[in-house]
Amino acid sequence: MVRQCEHCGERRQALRRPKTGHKVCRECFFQLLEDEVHETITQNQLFKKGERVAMAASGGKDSTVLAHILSELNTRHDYGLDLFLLSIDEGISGYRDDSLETVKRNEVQYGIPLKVLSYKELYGWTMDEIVKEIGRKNNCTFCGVFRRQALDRGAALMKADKMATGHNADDMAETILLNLLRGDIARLSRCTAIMTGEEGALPRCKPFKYTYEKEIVMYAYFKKLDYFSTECIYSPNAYRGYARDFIKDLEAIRPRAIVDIIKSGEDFRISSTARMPVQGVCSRCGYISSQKLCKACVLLDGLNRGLPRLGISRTRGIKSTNGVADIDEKSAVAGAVGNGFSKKLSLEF
Ligand SMILES: Nc1ncnc2c1ncn2[C@@H]1O[C@H](COP(=O)(O)OP(=O)(O)OP(=O)(O)O)[C@@H](O)[C@H]1O
Repeated sequence: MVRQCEHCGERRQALRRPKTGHKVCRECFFQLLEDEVHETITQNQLFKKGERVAMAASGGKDSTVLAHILSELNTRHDYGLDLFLLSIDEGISGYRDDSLETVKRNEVQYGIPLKVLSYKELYGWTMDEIVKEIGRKNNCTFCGVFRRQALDRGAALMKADKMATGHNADDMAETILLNLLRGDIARLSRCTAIMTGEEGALPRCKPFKYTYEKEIVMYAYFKKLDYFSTECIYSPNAYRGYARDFIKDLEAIRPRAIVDIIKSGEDFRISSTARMPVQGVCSRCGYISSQKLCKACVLLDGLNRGLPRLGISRTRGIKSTNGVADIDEKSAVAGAVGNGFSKKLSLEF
């Protein structure tokens, strides 16, 4: 017996929505998902008319679907946004070079301009070179810290007003859990924000905050979107991996678990006695930091001095709120002399 879509009651069911369990046809699935993202955008006032928005594009499923849906909604609901794609080339051969080819095709398919910026041009190092120094265990720390800053710098270069990333509901639930497990109260208190950095030069937003990863994958699959689906060739962040697996197990038993973790994170009240870091700026590069030097400068300094573990290991007896040891600034600057890093930063900012 042919079963009808539970939403329109006309077309035949094609799938069961992982988030709600509703059995719907493809067309209704596309419409429902797009409407939910539109609702997230409007209810949270993520964009203002006329804004220039950088869509952080890795070529993976999340950012490819984001680019697709955001450009559709921009036209459909007349958001009036000036959209462009921004990609960071971390320098991982056999992975990012292939996924960047996907983003280059997306540029043509969606008719949205693309800007690519590399770690090599920004920091003087590719991830392949960094992994040779640090090995496979801690390389994700370098990659994550450098990417965050690289995206900000790319968006600033392109005169963007805002950045949108493809972080989804699963990513957010994972992050909440991780911060809880690490006792990182400062991050726990801000990680559920749908928009961050509003006080700084470039706000970032997450239009997929409530969108389930499984639904993003289904959307990309049924729409036949061109995306790159291989995992990074370097070892994934093991601790996050455990949180990820745990969330997936919970979701299998009770799909609402993901939104409920997000809700719990949002409603968390942080005790007024908890020590919170004071946001300032890095004394070397000017990037936001709660330490004298930002984490990227500390990590880069370690690399350039042949001490790649410098920014990773906590220094005994020195308190740090972001996991970076508060190293002596003079020695850090001395170590950076000759690599052109400071000069480059002052030119680009
Ligand atoms: N190299 C990159 N260049 C530009 N944006 C990136 C890059 N890597 C990640 N991002 C942005 O950060 C978001 C989260 O990245 P993450 O590494 O968690 O990948 P993901 O969840 O697999 O997302 P995706 O499927 O888009 O790759 C991405 O959706 C994208 O918006």
